[in-house]
Amino acid sequence: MDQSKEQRILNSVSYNAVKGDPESVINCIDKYCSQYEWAMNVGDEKGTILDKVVEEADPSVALELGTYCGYSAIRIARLLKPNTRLLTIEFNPEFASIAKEIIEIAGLSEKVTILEGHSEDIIPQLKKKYEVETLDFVFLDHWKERYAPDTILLEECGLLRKGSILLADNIIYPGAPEFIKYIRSNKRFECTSYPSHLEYMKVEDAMEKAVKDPGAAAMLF
Ligand SMILES: CCNc1ncnc2c1ncn2[C@@H]1O[C@H](/C=C/CNC(=O)c2cc(-c3ccc(F)cc3)cc(O)c2O)[C@@H](O)[C@H]1O
Ligand SMILES: [Mg+2]
Repeated sequence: MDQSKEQRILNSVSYNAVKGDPESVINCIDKYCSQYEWAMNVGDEKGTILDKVVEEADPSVALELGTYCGYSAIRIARLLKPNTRLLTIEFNPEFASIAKEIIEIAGLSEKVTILEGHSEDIIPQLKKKYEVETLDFVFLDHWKERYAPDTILLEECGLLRKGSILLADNIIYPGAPEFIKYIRSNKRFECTSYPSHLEYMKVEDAMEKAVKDPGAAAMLF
């Protein structure tokens, strides 16, 4: 049976990237996906926005919804301080195992935990089973119609605190209209849109940042 695109991405990383060097893994995936086979990694242009928001959040505990091949998990984890961690949820077993290997090649297995399963099943387990108190940063990049329900679920599970930062990919393309409607009409969140382009394409896209109760957090200091 011939290999999947995701397996070919892993082959390229395994052959071309420098072991233990996250930047070289990121560059290798971006090169492969812009020259050979497009894939739905956040990519380098939107990846730079992701980097900036992660640095702003400076998270102790970060969550990603939709690991795919692990590209954004590596972008996030490479910026995390010692003794901080990224939990990333992925329900496709093939993608989860490919991401695990790519994250290993980047040398970031200590900082990244891949939670295999459906976000709506795993989010309610984060506090008790994964010892999460609250999440400092959440990157949403899974099924677009699940952005809003999973944000509501994070709230219901008490996983968001004053100042928690959400960042959502693909606000324009493929689009996440229900999420935008929900988050921008929710007084508890301060939203910012970051115009960009779809990964490896000239198509318009954008990311949306939503900070929970920012004022309250600011008043604390
Ligand atoms: C069902 C919700 N729960 C989930 N729980 C755990 N993992 C989930 C979940 N959903 C999806 N996933 C996983 O997240 C990933 C899915 C991401 C969905 N992303 C997109 O559809 C997407 C699609 C495009 C795109 C853009 C232009 C096109 F022409 C075609 C596609 C670009 C992007 O940046 C995208 O993020 C997969 O690895 C999938 O297995
Ligand atoms: Mg995306």
